[in-house]
Amino acid sequence: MNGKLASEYAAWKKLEEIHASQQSRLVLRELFAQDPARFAHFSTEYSSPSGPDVTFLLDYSKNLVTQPIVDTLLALVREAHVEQVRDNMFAGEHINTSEDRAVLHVALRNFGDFKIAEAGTDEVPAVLEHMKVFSNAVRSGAWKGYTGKPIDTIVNIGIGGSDLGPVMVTEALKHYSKRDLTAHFVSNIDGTHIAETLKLCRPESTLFIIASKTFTTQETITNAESARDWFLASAGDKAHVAKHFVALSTNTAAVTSFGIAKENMFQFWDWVGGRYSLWSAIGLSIALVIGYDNFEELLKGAHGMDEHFLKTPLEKNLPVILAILGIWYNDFYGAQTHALLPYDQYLHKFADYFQQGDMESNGKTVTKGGQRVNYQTGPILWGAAGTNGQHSFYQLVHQGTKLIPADFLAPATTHNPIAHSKHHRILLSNFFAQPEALAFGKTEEEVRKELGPGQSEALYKSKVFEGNKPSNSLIFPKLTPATLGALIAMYEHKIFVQGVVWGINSFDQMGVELGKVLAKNILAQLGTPEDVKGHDSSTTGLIHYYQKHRKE
Ligand SMILES: O=P(O)(O)OC[C@H]1O[C@@H](O)[C@H](O)[C@@H](O)[C@@H]1O
Repeated sequence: MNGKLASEYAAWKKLEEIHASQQSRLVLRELFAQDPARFAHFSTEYSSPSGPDVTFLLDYSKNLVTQPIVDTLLALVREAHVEQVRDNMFAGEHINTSEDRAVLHVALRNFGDFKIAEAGTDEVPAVLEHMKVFSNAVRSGAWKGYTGKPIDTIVNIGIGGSDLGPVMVTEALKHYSKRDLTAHFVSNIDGTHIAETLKLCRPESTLFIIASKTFTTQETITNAESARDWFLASAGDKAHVAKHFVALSTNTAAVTSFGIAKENMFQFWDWVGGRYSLWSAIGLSIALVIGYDNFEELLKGAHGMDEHFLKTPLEKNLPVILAILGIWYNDFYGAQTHALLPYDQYLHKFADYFQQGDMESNGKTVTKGGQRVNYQTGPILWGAAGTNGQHSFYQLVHQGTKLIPADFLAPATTHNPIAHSKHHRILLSNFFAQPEALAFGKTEEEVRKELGPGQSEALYKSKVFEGNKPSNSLIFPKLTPATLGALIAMYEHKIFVQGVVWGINSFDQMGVELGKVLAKNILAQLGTPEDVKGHDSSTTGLIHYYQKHRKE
């Protein structure tokens, strides 16, 4: 917005000074001991300003911050004009400057009255209606396949944003799913993915949803063509494709030339970024699996968070709070990664989803003004559902040499209270225990007291937990569609805030292009060793090895 590097802001320089002077002195044990009201000071409850009731608690007291640090981080947000850029985004300004596009996932769930000046935003209700009518028809059995049978299986063929959102949400909201409709998701170009999926399908009762914003993505189009070949091998007549293939895309010409009827195309617009598209027609598989009404609840939950983000003062603004804490560790503590750790099996794809959401958005080295940054931008995002992670990588989080800030998420109530909620109580005891262990650790003194005298020095040392590892805890009553919508939107806006502070364009993805171009060139050279030209010796050697050992 102002063409500055983040490191040029006065607040940034102040944070550097604070960090240099206070880093070793910020000890969570002491911070909690000094301030009995620390939890009250550094936690906030969200309550949806509109739409379905969504509430949750964000506790960020177990972070290496004091009020002056939080204030300075908020000053950084102000200095970077985050509020202005946010308002510009909501108004439809073309903040995706490299592609000259608006960024309007908020328009896809605008159940309020955001005034947005961008072509196509007025068409959103009609597309939602199309999705509603179609998903109701398929779910009720009114939509019939070519032999007159209802659809019992859907296969979403898409990749990246045209896959990860639908996969994550249909898993997260499985509790709401229609049990006699099986959903599969095919993304990888590896023929194994489509081949193994098709083994589970019957042509007469399977619906293929070809999900691609551009409708040119090599993986998706190749998989879609193979699915069509498989289907036609049974169905014979090309006219039957209309009953079994629909498309979700912005590219009408490519969809119709693939053979999908225009009325079976669900439209969206160039102002919907792939990784922000689950709210658009790309969410059709979600509507099919959980029903349109639940899909709309998801959207409304997200809209409530949009309103919160737009109207809440920065001090209480959840995406802003999460963003500044991330910046603090990423840029001043040198943390390389951020972990998302949901204690909810339904959210087992949450981190996978935000790998694209965060890393494709903020994995940039050049500012919007074309300057190379001299600070860290987006973190490596990773994670897994609890408690599984505890039995694999948590060792490193607790006792390794790296600082790994983490978000812990959990529902207070489970959808599956089996054994009188015994499982859930155990799950939540871990959800509470892990952040506590990370923050407060175990001192050598405590270890010696516990083990008693006579043990080796090495053993005493190996059982010490240094602690002081930061985390956020987020607890919500139950994982409903609206709650999930709000959580996703919250993280979307967190990514946005960080991108604005870093001065980068969070809405293009130039970094995925080079590999695509090189692969296209190589694909044309895979015939014989003589065809392999213009590569380094490593790439040439690898291709030659493949040519020698492949068997068709
Ligand atoms: O939906 P499309 O056009 O097939 O694109 C799929 C994915 O393609 C990738 O190349 C992009 O990096 C992603 O952002 C995108 O989601």
